[in-house]
Amino acid sequence: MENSRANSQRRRSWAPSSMSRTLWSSNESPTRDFRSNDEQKGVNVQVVARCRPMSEEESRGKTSSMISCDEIKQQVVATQNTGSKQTDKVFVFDKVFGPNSKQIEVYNDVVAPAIAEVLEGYSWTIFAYGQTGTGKTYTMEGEGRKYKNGEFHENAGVIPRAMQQIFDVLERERADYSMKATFLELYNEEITDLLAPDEAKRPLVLMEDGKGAVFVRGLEEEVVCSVDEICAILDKGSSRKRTAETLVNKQSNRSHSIFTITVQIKEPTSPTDHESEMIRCGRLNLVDLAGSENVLRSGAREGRAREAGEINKSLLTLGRVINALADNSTHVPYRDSKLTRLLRDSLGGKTKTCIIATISPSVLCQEETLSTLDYAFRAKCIKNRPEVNHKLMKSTVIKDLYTQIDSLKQELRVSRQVNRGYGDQGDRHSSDALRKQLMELQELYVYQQQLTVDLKDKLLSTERELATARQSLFNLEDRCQQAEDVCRDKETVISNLISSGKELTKKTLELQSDLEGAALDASTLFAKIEHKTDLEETNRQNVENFYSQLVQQLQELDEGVSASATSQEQNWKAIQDDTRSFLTSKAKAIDELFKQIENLKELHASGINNLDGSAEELHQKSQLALSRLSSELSAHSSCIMDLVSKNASAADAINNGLKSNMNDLGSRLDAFVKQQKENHARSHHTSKSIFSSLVSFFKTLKIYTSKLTLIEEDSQTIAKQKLHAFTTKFEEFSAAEEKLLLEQMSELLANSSSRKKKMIQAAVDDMLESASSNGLKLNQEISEMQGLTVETEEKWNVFIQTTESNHVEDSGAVEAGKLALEDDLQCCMRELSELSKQQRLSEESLLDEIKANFDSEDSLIKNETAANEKIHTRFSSVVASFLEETDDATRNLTLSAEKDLRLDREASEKAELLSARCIVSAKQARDSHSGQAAEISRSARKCLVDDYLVDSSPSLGKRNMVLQSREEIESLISLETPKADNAVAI
Ligand SMILES: Nc1ncnc2c1ncn2[C@@H]1O[C@H](COP(=O)(O)OP(=O)(O)OP(=O)(O)O)[C@@H](O)[C@H]1O
Repeated sequence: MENSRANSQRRRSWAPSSMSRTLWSSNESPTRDFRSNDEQKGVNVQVVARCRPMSEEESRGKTSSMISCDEIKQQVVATQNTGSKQTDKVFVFDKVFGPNSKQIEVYNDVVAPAIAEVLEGYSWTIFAYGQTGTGKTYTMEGEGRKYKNGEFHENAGVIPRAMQQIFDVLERERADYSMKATFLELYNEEITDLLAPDEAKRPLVLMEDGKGAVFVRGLEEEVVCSVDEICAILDKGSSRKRTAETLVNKQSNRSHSIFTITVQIKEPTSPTDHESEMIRCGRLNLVDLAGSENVLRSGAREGRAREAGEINKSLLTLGRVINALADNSTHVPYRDSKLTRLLRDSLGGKTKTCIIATISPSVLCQEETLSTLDYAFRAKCIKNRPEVNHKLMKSTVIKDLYTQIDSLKQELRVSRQVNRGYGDQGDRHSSDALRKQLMELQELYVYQQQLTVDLKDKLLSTERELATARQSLFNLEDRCQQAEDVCRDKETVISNLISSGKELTKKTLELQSDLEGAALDASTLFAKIEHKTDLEETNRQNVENFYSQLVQQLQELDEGVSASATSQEQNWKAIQDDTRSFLTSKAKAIDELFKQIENLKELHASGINNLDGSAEELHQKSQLALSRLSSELSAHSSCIMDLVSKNASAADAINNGLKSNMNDLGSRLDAFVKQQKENHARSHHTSKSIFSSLVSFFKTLKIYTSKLTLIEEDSQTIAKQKLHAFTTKFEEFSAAEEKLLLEQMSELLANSSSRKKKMIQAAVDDMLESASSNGLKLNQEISEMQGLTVETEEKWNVFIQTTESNHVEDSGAVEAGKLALEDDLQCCMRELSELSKQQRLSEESLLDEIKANFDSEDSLIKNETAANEKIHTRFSSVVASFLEETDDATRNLTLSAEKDLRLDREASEKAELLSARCIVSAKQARDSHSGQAAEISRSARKCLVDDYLVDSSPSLGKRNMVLQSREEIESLISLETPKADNAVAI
């Protein structure tokens, strides 16, 4: 214990006194020969992801998880559910810690290697970034400290463990070192010292030195000698952090905090060489950021919501810095927030950096988790160029310290003098007051300068924001215009499609009606054919009737003949039989005809069936094509409607976003302008009041001076007058005395009088001398004062002139900045127009594609139409051939029927004639004699047969049949002739 105290005292013997500033950017290193490869090439920011386990509430509510961590492949898979779709997003990091990871694992894998490098003299920043309640503070500080046996609680975070490692290494190496710690908080863009006593707690100013390094003026650096001391500091600072309970975290940090450890280690050299001793200086910044939060879900209201807004604003700037660095942008908006100004060296600077992105597995935090992962993933691309900083010679450090001591001494002297000055008396009062006022003025001037710088910064950042907002506005307007154009185009395309679809439907309907007409025609044709068949039937019946009548007449004839000539009965019977056979053959022929008609009917029916089939096929095909077309049309129209609605909704969203952005920007701008106006008015007012007070002061000073001069002149004249009066009085008195004592002491008195005169002269001279010296002194003081006043006046005039010129310069710079911004804006506009051209080109290509699609659809429709036409022509040819066939058949039928009818008529006429002849011959036979009758009958029979042979042979079959019957008849006749002859003979 003693030993360690001695050590620490020894350590502190060369340690610099507590400096009033902490640098966040490493200064130029005087010795650069130990640069490693990293320093030349640059190293990427390390990014690790840590997913916390489900909280008790989440487990109770059975919230599902959307995160899976693969600690082998080092990847985080985020599953997104959008409607019925499930998509996986994979993020690969340098290291991934799942929900079951332990604090010690995170420390060993991520922080321990960094600590080793800090002890080599590097600067390291480790910061936790993530949504509120995801475990940033848990990871950085943890819960629970050390056990009595020196072991850490398993939930202890990386900060206490890192401190332990640093002290362990330094003690093990018996190094000569000194260590300092600072702990600051950034709340609502205000920096406060978490280690300063409460009474000294005030906002600290972030400043830049000439080399661009950032430091916090007045931040306390506490020298620490043990882990316990650091833990105490950590506890003290943490308890002062601004926290509040939100819906997602019981103790949510409402501010960003940065805990910094600076360690200076003396490098071992030979014991005699004190001059060239080297000192390594490593720095470790451990940053616990406030959580990004969804104001609605965190339940932040009013003040808290504003707070959350500020937090989100600074994190947004951090995100923009990360994006700009990842994109290798030339402009990185570090200056837009104090957080990014503080972390400037850690993002793209000389400090090595590790980001621990903390996420929640809950599906309820999907949006924030994806945003954190996106930012962390982008941050991987940032390159830092680390340098071993502050490797200084001991002599340089000592020199530096001496300079500091000198400046401190000087400051002390001045303050003592000032203090003492208050105790001085007399005429120094006014000059002290003047000095005090001048100092106050100086302070005021410095404060105003700072205010101007801050205002300038704000103005610049606002102008930048304005420019980006304008740019995004232009972008959005352009996109909106494009979207509207696309919508319009698509609307025309849709209307064209719909009209073409209607046309198509009309045509299809026409085709259908044509088809139906054709089917109707076919059915009428069929009906006609049936009607024809009916006609045929009636014809047949007529013929049958006629034959039956004929048979009847023949029978009657027979009867008549039988009545006159019974001998002829047999012949008549034969004739009757012949006639019957003829009739049966005729009936057979008619049957044949009917069969043919039946066949024809069947042919017609099959033709009609074929026609029906092809019509059906055609109908089905056209229906199919129609349905396909209509489905395609509906798909197209739905697609286009979707696209249109999507575009419209996107345009709406963009418009809304734009409007809200514009509103936000407008209100912010208004607020800023108002604030700036107020600031200007305030500063103007202050300057005015200072000026007026100064002028009044100078006026009173002048009055006092003139009064003093008057008083002095008055006192001089009074003194002179008094002296003169005294001299004359004395002279008179002396003369009287002289007169009185002249006689008594003539000689003695003369001597005494001369002695007295001398004495009085000397006294007068002395008085005059002192009075003139007093006057001179007074004059001198007055002239000094006047000189001082004139000097101050001149200084004040110079100050006012410089302020005015500065103001003019600033305005000029602002104007120039504005012009440059406008140039940039125009440049952006040009780029934008280029972009819009590209977009238009892509739109045109899209349109071409759509056209091509429509062309293909056109060709499809054409094909369909061609197929329809083909079918139509086929159908018409089928119909025509069918009609032709039907016409032919009908014609043939009609012809044959007409012929039959004619023949029948002729036959009936001939039969009548024959019957008449028969009757006549029968009469003749009956009247005259049988020979003649036989002859007549033979000739009649022959005539009949011949007539039948000629008339009733429309076809070969029939002819053969008739021929056969003729032969039979002839044979019959030949058989009958002898009988008849016999009969005649008889
Ligand atoms: N990896 C982890 N394992 C176990 N518990 C955890 C883990 N990470 C976080 N927690 C728990 O989650 C709660 C919230 O954690 P913490 O306060 O560290 O979040 P935070 O990100 O710092 O939030 P905020 O930004 O609001 O300050 C704590 O109760 C903590 O114990």
